[in-house]
Amino acid sequence: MASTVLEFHDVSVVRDGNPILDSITWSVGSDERWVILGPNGAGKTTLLQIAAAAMHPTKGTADVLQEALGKVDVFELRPMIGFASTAMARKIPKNESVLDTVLTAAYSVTGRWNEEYEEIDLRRAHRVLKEWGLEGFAERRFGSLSDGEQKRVQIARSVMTDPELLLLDEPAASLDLGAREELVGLLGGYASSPASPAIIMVTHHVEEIPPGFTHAMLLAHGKIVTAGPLAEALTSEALTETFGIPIELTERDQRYAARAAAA
Ligand SMILES: Nc1ncnc2c1ncn2[C@@H]1O[C@H](COP(=O)(O)OP(=O)(O)OP(=O)(O)O)[C@@H](O)[C@H]1O
Repeated sequence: MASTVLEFHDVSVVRDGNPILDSITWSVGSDERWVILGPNGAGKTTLLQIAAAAMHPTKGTADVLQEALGKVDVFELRPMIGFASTAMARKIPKNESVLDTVLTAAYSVTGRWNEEYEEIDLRRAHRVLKEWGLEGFAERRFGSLSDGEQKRVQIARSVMTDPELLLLDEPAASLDLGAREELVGLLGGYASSPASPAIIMVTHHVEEIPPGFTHAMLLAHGKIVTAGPLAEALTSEALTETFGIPIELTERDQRYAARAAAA
């Protein structure tokens, strides 16, 4: 049965006297896959940081995996959360092998030192690499991979610990069309599996929303414009309000496209 993985009540984050997030009330179920869209500076990454138990709200309450931030030991919580972001990728040593890049997630480190890996972790790492289209890459150096391959390694690393919540911050940013489509296809397969964890993905482009995603939040100036099931929340009207220009949204076979509406 589905449980609640995130429960935010009236969450605000204030920096230098300015609200970066402003009274966010939001709930995410274990069987939901959310996309978060909004202009630059809307607060999307800040929202993910709270979901990752990496930041506390200035005001309001945030429960992550049914534990209240501020009352729980975040070091116990974080291994249950997978987080793939460019900031995380920067910490991966360029000369690390792809296998070690994924394996080290099981020990919450980046960069192999002297850990003795268990056979079970090795088997899981190889399975995860295969799932993300990376078989044959295990011995390659992370820094020698293309952008698209590196993005897939980051996601493989973030699911290595079998998390209950998977957070993806712009996983398709900077990818060429072929690499983007490959990633969207893999994410779509993953999102559609009932065995997968709850997923929250931040993106700038509706074209990057994988099939199988169920919910959307549109965020502007730290506030929710709309949030709910994809078909209700992701509309031309809501995108127009969020981005402040007339936008026309189209959908075909669970894939979306958006452009400025004709005057
Ligand atoms: N530590 C901080 N101190 C002051 N302002 C901050 C701090 N962290 C973030 N901000 C500001 O908060 C706002 C929201 O930032 P955030 O990175 O969450 O937005 P975003 O929606 O992810 O943006 P982008 O799409 O550009 O990545 C931005 O205006 C940013 O400059």
